[in-house]
Amino acid sequence: MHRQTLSQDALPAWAQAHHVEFNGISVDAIPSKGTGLVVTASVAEKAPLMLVPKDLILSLEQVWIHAKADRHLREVLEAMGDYARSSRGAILIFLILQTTHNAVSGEDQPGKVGLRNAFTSYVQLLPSQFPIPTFWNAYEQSWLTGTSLAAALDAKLQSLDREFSSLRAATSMIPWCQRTWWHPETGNLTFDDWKMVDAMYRSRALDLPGTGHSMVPCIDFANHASGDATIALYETDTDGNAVLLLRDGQELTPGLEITITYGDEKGACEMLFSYGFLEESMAFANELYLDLDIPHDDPLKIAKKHVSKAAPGFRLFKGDKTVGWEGPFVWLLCVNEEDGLEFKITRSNDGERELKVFWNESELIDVGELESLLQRDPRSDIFQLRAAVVLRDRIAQQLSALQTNQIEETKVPFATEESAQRFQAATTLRLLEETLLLEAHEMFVQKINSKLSISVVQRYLSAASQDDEPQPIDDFS
Ligand SMILES: C[S@@+](CC[C@H](N)C(=O)[O-])C[C@H]1O[C@@H](n2cnc3c(N)ncnc32)[C@H](O)[C@@H]1O
Repeated sequence: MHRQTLSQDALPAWAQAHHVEFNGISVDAIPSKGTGLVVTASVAEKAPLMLVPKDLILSLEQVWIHAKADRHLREVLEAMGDYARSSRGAILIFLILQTTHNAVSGEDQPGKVGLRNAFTSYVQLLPSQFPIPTFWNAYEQSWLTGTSLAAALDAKLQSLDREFSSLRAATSMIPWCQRTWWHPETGNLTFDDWKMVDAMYRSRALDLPGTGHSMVPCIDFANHASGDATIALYETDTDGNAVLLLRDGQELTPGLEITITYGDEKGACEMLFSYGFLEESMAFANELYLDLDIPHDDPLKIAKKHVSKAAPGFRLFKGDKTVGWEGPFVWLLCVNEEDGLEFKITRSNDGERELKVFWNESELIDVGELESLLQRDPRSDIFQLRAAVVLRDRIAQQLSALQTNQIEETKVPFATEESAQRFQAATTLRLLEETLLLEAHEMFVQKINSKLSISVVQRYLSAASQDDEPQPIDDFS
């Protein structure tokens, strides 16, 4: 679908027409960041730098309000069921309707889709390109091999594909959707259009206090800066409008860029994934998620997978001084039948078969409780040793993937300036993740050594070594 864009020079007129108040700031081009907000004049103390009327805040609720009057929007929302009851789902559908309205408004088109509203032209004012990795070409995506972003990107592309297929399946019986989106001759909605609305949402949505995940026009032109460099914050005023406020301790000087934070705690992977850039000042990866699988020789593999509600993996993060980790799934990998883990199939009152989990013969209603039960168990050191071995091995595997897939700048110039920036971002991500992984690896090696010196662990190991089939020290899992 041809996405019609407008020059961002038209943004001030759009803002004025929709009663967005700019107070001493305006939009301007910012080198290597696209457009941003810049101080142009002095501002009365404590006055908001920007005020966006509440009916311009695009939230789940606002989408459904639009749907009351807009039949086309309503039909798609209803066809998509629960998906359209989440902020992201409803907003993506709303954005694709705006894009469709713009694309089929030409004279040769058979009929308009949706009702025009403030957002119909707003989406045309958004950038024509998004730097996030779902839009990188295959060569650029290969620079991420070995980073945690490679798996995240793969999973994202697959889930976008599934969403696009369910949009097709749910709406192909709606006559205008069939004609405008799906028909081999007259329809022209593509997977790229779906990626585009996902990119608009992901790189521009805010978690607005009191409203939740939403898109706030004009405030979404604020670029990111973390820590003390953050100049402003967004809030909801007592009337429900979104406001941009100067942070305490910051001063306004003409030419200063007004930045907000997209989340100082976000890891390098998430920043590049959601926003397509890494701040130059980023010295740590902050956090990193690695997936885990239950080994094939685990006799309880299928049952464990079935009952686990936790994501199959773990998160490493940089604490104050050391590296921390969390991941309830890891504990399921560390115990088996001989430790006291048991699965039983029972029948509920309505005759349904249910798989139940037991630890030391007591039912575990929530498998997430396993972690605290293992901490309190007299064999806690053994379980912690097993967890440390699992984590150390997975980290070693990731480090090896990162180090054996080094990327090198070629002599051939980059095809575009954007591609050169992507290479730089991928290189920085690799370095930051390698540093965190090396530190985490060292930490788990030390933890394993310290657990091996504990008497209960030594007794366990010597008992294990007297078994018919002794286990190698590291192979507890
Ligand atoms: C919410 S939008 C901000 C407005 C955006 N610059 C524009 O032109 O529309 C987020 C996008 O701005 C860019 N951006 C924000 N902060 C940045 C920064 N510190 N460095 C580089 N790019 C940044 C990234 O492309 C990001 O995906």
